[in-house]
Amino acid sequence: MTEVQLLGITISILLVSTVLLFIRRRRRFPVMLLGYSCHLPDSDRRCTLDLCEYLGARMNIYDFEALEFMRLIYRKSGLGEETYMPPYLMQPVECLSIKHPTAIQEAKEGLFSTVSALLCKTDVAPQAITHVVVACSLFSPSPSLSSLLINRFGFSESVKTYAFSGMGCSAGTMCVDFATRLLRYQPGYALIVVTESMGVNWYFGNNRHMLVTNCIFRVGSAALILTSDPTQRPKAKMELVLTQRTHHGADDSAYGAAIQMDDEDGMVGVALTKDLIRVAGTSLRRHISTLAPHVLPLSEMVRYAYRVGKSYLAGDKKSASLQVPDFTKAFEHICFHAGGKAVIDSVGKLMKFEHGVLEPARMTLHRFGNTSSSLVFYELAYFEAKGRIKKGDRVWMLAFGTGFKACSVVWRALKDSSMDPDNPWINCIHRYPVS
Ligand SMILES: CC(C)(COP(=O)(O)OP(=O)(O)OC[C@H]1O[C@@H](n2cnc3c(N)ncnc32)[C@H](O)[C@@H]1OP(=O)(O)O)[C@@H](O)C(=O)NCCC(=O)NCCSC(=O)CC(=O)O
Repeated sequence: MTEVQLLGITISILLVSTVLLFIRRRRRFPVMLLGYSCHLPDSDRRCTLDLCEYLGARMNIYDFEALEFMRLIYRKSGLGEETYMPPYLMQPVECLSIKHPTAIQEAKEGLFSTVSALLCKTDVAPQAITHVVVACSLFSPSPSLSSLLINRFGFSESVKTYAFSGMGCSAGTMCVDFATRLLRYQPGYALIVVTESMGVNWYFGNNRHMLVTNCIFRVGSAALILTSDPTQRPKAKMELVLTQRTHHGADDSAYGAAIQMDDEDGMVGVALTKDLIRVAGTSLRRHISTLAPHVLPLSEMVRYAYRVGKSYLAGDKKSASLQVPDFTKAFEHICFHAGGKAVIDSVGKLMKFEHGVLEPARMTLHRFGNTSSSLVFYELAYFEAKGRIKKGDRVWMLAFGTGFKACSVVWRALKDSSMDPDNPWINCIHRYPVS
């Protein structure tokens, strides 16, 4: 063989392997939801509204107006009699200065119970997990919550971990978007765990915006495993269709709509402004305008364009701007972030949804309160507990988060849903929906 021939063969081999490597790198693997688990705290953490009120009153730190205000909000909140309070608040009042250990305890309870149940029911060995993604907005200890999981479950040394904080209630859907980017080009298993730390962030002042937070947020966590391993397809519940994120924080009012800050007396809390409802509406309009072309059938796009055009031609610009496409034409089921009764009401109105569309959001708020980033998974569990999801159905998860952000995740069911043994609604679904 001549030198020229040898060089030719070498170059050809190099070229072919580069092309193969490129194809392999660019190959997009479908990402699937193998399973998920939502935390159901022990029954001794369950709180009636009266008990919630009492836990605040016994601290002897709130003035009369603040206590009356909290009573009013509890009654109007849409929360029921069975939400869960954090261990910090359930301990004797003289122990309230002990914060960090109870925050760790709260985190461990949510994280360990959901991850144990999930690994067990999906039959995934801890060693198979390639990525661990944890999000908790208001508690970011060191070592991180993802390290806490590694330490407890012994994932492999090559596992890549990520711990997010400050991402607000959209962190659950955001983590799905993030993990999908990790899994798309390389088969793997991402464990996502989302939680919130209620106890250590309890607000002890009299500022109404911060008291609203105390009244509506409750304990909850969710863990899920996403995989891009094609062999897992027969076991997977749903396939991810798309994710879509929008950030509206360039606008000052959107940035400050829900924000952690000091009150006038230096007490730290998360203030929920009354403007949040308007901000959520504006952000939602922008968000769905980016989502619509990817999900709506052409017929609905045409119908929408026709309605807008008709209003313009009639000289009614306001009516034109209030038109929204019918998203129920794109999705059979909607898990909308149940951030508060007023948020659900205003979204329902803006999207022109019939009452039943947001039933899972209202019922989840009633049963579990605002559990922050895990809420949409409790809603998914509601659909499953009711056996409503059928193979081929499309599910839309939409969550808002501080910042102000909106994040959508769209799934397609790979099988009919059924109630898992650890479904958090298992003991109460027969009582829902409540009016
Ligand atoms: C707080 C509510 C349950 C109150 O119910 P209603 O609206 O039916 O009651 P209402 O209008 O009569 O209000 C009762 C009293 O509360 C006051 N009030 C209402 N909202 C307030 C707020 N944000 N700050 C301070 N005060 C508030 C009203 O002025 C009124 O006081 P007065 O009687 O003196 O006039 C509701 O407004 C609600 O769900 N709000 C949305 C909560 C929210 O922001 N959720 C998003 C969380 S953030 C999130 O989920 C994302 C994230 O964290 O990342």
